[in-house]
Amino acid sequence: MARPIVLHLGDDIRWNHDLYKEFESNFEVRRSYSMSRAEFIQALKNKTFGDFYAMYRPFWNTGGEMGNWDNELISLLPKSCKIYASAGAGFDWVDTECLARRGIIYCNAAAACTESVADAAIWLILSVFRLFSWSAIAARSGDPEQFMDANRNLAPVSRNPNAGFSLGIIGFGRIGQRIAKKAHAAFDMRILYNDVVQMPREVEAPVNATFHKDMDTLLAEADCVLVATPFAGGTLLNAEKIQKMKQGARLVNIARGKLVDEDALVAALKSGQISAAGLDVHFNEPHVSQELIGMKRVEVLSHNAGASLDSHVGFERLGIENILQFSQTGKAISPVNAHLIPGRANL
Ligand SMILES: O=C(O)C(=O)CO
Repeated sequence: MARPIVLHLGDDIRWNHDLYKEFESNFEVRRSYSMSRAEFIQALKNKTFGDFYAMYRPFWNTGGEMGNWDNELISLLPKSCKIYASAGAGFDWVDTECLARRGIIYCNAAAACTESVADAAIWLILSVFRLFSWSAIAARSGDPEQFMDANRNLAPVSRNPNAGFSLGIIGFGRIGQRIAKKAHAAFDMRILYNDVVQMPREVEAPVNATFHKDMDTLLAEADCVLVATPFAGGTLLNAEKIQKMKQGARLVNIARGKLVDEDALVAALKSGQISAAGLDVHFNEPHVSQELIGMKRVEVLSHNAGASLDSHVGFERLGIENILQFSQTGKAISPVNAHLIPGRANL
């Protein structure tokens, strides 16, 4: 009997070779490698890959050259396509509702990069409290004046993150919870969180987390606000919301740059409303705001929070496992839109 076809987008896998062999024995794997949008659209129109059952994208740096997965692309997918399993936690580049309308489950791979992202968040939390980027920039400048400036002036504005400070996490999913656990264990910080629903006691209790149904009350109380929520198409922290933050609070963003209005952030840093910011992600990547780069109290990374070998090995694995399990049981491991597909919601 013919095996169902899987379209593998992007580069060859690099680590999970035995699992990939099992994958190939279950499916006929066809490859698109790294096609431009125009090439990919043409290939879909020509049915170059046949009537594929699944799409597998093991890396976030390749296989996404066709750009955003919007209705233009999704409407060209064959009716046989039932699941798309991709690397990465964020899925702002794919219209998962549109996929759901076509009966296609989208699976992300947040579980594979949770640890890396949470570790990066700890780096950024430490950074906004202790202002190490000021120190690092001064030391790297090789300029004795800058060195002495940091050496003399940083201490009075640098604080130990500890039980006297609260960390307000917006978005208490897998990654937000892991950050809470690490920050609570490492620094004993008080954990506040905001999400659409309150978490069960067994999630809250180990980190002594306090639920804020209203984001504004969290903003008013948190000494450090940390954004860990998916991008849903709109700005989460605009000028009005930033004004609601506690005077001198810190801001960390490990989610998506477009969740924070960067002009408003710059203004708040200038006025002292926000005392420091730690940003893995940026509004207009790969461009980083020149104003933010120039601020000593701002730590910036190149969207590397989830970037580790561990995450990448996990991305490869989880994508394959999602497709294998879904084909065998009808239940994927990490679907994000199953609740929107009739008949799949409670599987
Ligand atoms: O996986 C993602 O989408 C990330 O941005 C991790 O940093």
